[in-house]
Amino acid sequence: MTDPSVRTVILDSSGIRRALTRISHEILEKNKGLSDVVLIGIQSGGAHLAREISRCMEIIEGERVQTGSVDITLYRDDFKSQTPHKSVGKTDIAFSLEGKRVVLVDDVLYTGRTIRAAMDALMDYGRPTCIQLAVLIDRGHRELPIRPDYVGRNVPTSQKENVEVLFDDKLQPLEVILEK
Ligand SMILES: O=P(O)(O)OC[C@H]1O[C@H](OP(=O)(O)OP(=O)(O)O)[C@H](O)[C@@H]1O
Ligand SMILES: O=c1cc[nH]c(=O)[nH]1
Repeated sequence: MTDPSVRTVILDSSGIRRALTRISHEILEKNKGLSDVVLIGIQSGGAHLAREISRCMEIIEGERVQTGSVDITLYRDDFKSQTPHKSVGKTDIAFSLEGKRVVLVDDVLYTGRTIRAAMDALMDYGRPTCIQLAVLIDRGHRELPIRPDYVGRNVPTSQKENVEVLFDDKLQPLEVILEK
């Protein structure tokens, strides 16, 4: 008989909220405020987290930060080999990225391939001044030279494990789980 998989909660909703609040402060500190800063969340978990960070930054600064989302399906390096194709989701960036300080947001950073694809997708929207990366969880095992600027929690994992960020029906972050 195989072992039943073990599911551990690494962060609960309060822990996630605290991490996102800290990341919001760090983004504001590094960029000396929110002038020219825009947030782009990767569909789907990263997009929900980008909206949370945006709310947090508005509470801190009293101003709104422009926020959008990107779907990376068409930019995946394995897109042609995927059968059947994952359905293409929505990219929603209603402003130019020319001259902007873009903060890409994702829920989990693993090989780095999603971030490479997202950066490729963003290039259609103008030439940003810089792109920074915020992730809730960095689980290691990078296959590309990509490192995050803002991290909620570093979680050492084995490649057999799985880390997932769960959201409730209002798309509020609920918990982060590690499955062995
Ligand atoms: O660094 P990487 O190896 O690219 O992995 C990280 C990505 O993997 C997960 O997404 P997944 O592809 O499972 O799609 P999902 O967001 O629809 O769950 C996660 O949400 C990240 O976006
Ligand atoms: O481009 C990508 C993105 C995520 N995962 C991959 O294997 N390739």
